[in-house]
Amino acid sequence: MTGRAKASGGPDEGDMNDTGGPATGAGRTVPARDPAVTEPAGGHCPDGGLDARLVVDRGTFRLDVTLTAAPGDVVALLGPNGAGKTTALRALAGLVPLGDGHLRLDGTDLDRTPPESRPVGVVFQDYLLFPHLSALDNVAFGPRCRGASKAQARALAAGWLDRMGLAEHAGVKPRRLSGGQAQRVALARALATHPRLLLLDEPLAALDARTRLEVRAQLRRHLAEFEAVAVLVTHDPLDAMVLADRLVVVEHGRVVQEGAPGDIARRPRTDYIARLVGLNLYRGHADGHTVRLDAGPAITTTENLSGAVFVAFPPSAVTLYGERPEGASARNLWRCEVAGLEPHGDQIRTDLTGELPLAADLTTVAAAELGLHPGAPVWATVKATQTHAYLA
Ligand SMILES: Nc1ncnc2c1ncn2[C@@H]1O[C@H](COP(=O)(O)OP(=O)(O)OP(=O)(O)O)[C@@H](O)[C@H]1O
Repeated sequence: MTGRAKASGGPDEGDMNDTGGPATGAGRTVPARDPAVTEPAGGHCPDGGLDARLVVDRGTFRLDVTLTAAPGDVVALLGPNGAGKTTALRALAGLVPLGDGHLRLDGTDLDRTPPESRPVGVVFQDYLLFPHLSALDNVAFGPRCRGASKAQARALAAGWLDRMGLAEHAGVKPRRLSGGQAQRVALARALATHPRLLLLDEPLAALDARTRLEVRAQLRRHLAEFEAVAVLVTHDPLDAMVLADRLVVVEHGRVVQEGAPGDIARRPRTDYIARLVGLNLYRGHADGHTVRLDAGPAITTTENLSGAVFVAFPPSAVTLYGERPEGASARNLWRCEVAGLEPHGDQIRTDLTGELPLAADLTTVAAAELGLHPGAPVWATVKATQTHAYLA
């Protein structure tokens, strides 16, 4: 059986691993910078958990990512298309060799351990269940490969399906399962081998929005119970924030920021992350309450800082005027032009160019009253109290 690869999957797909599944391939961003760690990277445990530096060369692309996690940690690798997330996952699974670096799990070097002998479970993006096997036999497959008798493997599988709330679907073939059920069977299949490292590649991407909500909540529960290391790859910030204890953001093959989801959402350090969490983000130089931007005007902030900083504020903090507001001081008041408008929830997200490029959210009524249209001149203001400055 050949695993269906992601679009980025290369010709080096294996055929089968004993994690219970076929092996597979598994805007505007600022240039990669040195890794910025918003809090000490959790989980560096020489004897327990994951300790990896993954260096992989693929043509002109180089992945060089350090990942550490303690048992029980759920780490999300988050990043734009082509950042190297899947390559990192495949390197962890042993499906692509390391060019350099190391990979230790619970103190054991896995560099030279073939994929089928690694204590690693993988849940692939489209689950890759064996179509001719029942849900039960899909889950029993891994334990069977590891030497369990048919009866033992089936008993174990039945237990896992029960935990996943799928006992009554044990005899059903994958094509008769819903997307959410198939996801849980794939998870059960990966967990049935008691992996010390669980890898999930875009675990919710194959689901429709409604199913996704439910499955996300279930997956969160199962991950919370999982006592070893879980690494999931996603480009959905919500999945990452809900499922992971720690985010590792990868851009251009490098870690650009890592930390707790809340910290990253409050203090993004790249344009990509700022967009993900919906903030306007600028770099500049602070002198007291004034931040002179590297490219653009000054922003007045409440923080009193000095040196290189980031300044962030949400689009909802921006107020727009058709005319220069009377009596307004020059602080945080910029002359802009509407570049684009699009619905954003129950608001209108307005992209502005001009003195300061920014995104502003306003109600449909306000947008209509201002007669906003591409090319319309506007004045934008933000209160200092609505901005957040932090050291770069
Ligand atoms: N088999 C391959 N051979 C050569 N280059 C590859 C191969 N697979 C991936 N790449 C390149 O490696 C880089 C990283 O790809 P990768 O699939 O790891 O990124 P990703 O972050 O998972 O992206 P996406 O979110 O689109 O899946 C890309 O530039 C890609 O073109």
